[in-house]
Amino acid sequence: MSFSPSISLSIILCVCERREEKRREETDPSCCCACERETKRRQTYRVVAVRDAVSRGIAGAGLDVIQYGLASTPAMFNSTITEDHDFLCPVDGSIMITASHLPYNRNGLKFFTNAGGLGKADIKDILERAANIYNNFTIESLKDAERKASSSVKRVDYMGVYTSDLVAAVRKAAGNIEKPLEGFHIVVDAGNGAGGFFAAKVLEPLGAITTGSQFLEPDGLFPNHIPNPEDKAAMKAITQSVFDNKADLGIIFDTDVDRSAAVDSSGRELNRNRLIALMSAIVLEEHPGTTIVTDSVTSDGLTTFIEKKLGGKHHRFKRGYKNVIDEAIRLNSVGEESHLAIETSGHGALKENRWLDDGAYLMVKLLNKLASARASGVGGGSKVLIDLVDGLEEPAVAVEFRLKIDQSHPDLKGGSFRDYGEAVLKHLENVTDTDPKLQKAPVNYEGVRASGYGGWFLLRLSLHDPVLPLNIEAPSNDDAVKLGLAVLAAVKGFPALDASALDKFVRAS
Ligand SMILES: O=P(O)(O)OC[C@H]1O[C@H](O)[C@H](O)[C@@H](O)[C@@H]1O
Repeated sequence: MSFSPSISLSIILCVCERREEKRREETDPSCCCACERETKRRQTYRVVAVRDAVSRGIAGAGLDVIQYGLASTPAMFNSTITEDHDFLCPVDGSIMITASHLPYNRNGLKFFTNAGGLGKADIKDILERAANIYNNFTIESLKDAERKASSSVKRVDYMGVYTSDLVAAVRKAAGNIEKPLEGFHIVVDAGNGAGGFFAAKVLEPLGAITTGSQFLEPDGLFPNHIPNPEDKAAMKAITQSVFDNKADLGIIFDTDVDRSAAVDSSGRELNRNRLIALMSAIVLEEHPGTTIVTDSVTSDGLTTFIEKKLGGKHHRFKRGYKNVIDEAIRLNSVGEESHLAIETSGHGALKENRWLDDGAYLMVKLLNKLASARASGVGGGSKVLIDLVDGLEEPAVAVEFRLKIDQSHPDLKGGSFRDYGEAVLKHLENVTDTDPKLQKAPVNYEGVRASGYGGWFLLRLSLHDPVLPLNIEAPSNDDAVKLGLAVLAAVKGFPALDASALDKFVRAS
């Protein structure tokens, strides 16, 4: 029997999170229903065209292609490690077609092998090879690829396998009870992304009531809210649904389900620092003393909570889910035990889940807690979760400003926005060193973080954009303004940096 490596493919119609505003600007404000339908038709056409082109390319190279249809990004990685020959798993590689947080007309490919998602070096290699193939491309090679694709492409419902694994994990945690969530009312908000499966395929088989779940149908135009657990409108929507349905818990996903957050029955949001605190509490119960790796934007209160209340170690690293995951893996390799890498964005990965950042798996860990509490006779719905974050100090004020660098400004003097951003940061660092009211964070992996006026600020370069995000947390608005003024004074000599939002904030007070 001949063997050919197999690649699975999945598509998400479109994703756009932070850049949603830009997309809206690009869309004609007088757009009618017919325009919307046309936009949707084109968007669907685009992803299907990309999927078919990728399938042809892979089949043309002599590999088997399996199409999964709509799936989540973490499920795609999972298909490289799942042992299920009926579903043609494990596959040798998988490709997610998604626009991630970019506008819907900017779909891209995410590549996975059983070692995880490919990083920059591998992607560069793929692009160079692709350019080479493109240069030697002929009509005959296209016809050959089309012929091979038409005979080799298979379709598999992999999401069925993936969701049954999630269901099995919760049942196991509850002592192999078939319906450990019986009687719980849990609403899901998929924000019209790909996470709608969680209600019918995970929660309902576990016995939960899911009525009132919303925006489960994929729609790349996101007609209700941006699927993003950091977005205020998104959190408001799931909170409202929890109230309207008198639910025990609300669960919200980002578009491709690698991020998530929750809301308890009293409307308390379990996202950002609170979700990290909750996950840390769960993980530190299982692995006392372990190191929790987080992104740079996490609060000082979180460090105190992890270290003083939970007895763990908080390693505040850089922004970026791949950065925190890779750092946790590195710590383990040098003998420092770490079981959780998590970002305020809602990306979170556990060692026990092969460091896969899976929003659905994070929520499974919360469900395990609910189910095992119920199994051991503890009532009170989602209170068991809120009790776990008891003692987390939270700032009265937490704000974020995204200060844009105008790349065409003459002050860049032909240099890159990164060089310009670094120059701003260097100057802020120097100013901070000479300000007796500010203390630079002794250990810091990106940007400039300083404490003062009872709070802190962090100015850093965005991972992707010509932007310097500024986070400020403080015990009062006055203190936040003082921190804001310190930053504003330092950046005012950089005319290509648009600090107007920060300026407005300090003036308003
Ligand atoms: O640096 P920023 O612009 O705030 O963006 C940072 C974020 O970029 C993407 O969305 C990544 O998926 C996140 O892991 C990361 O946190």
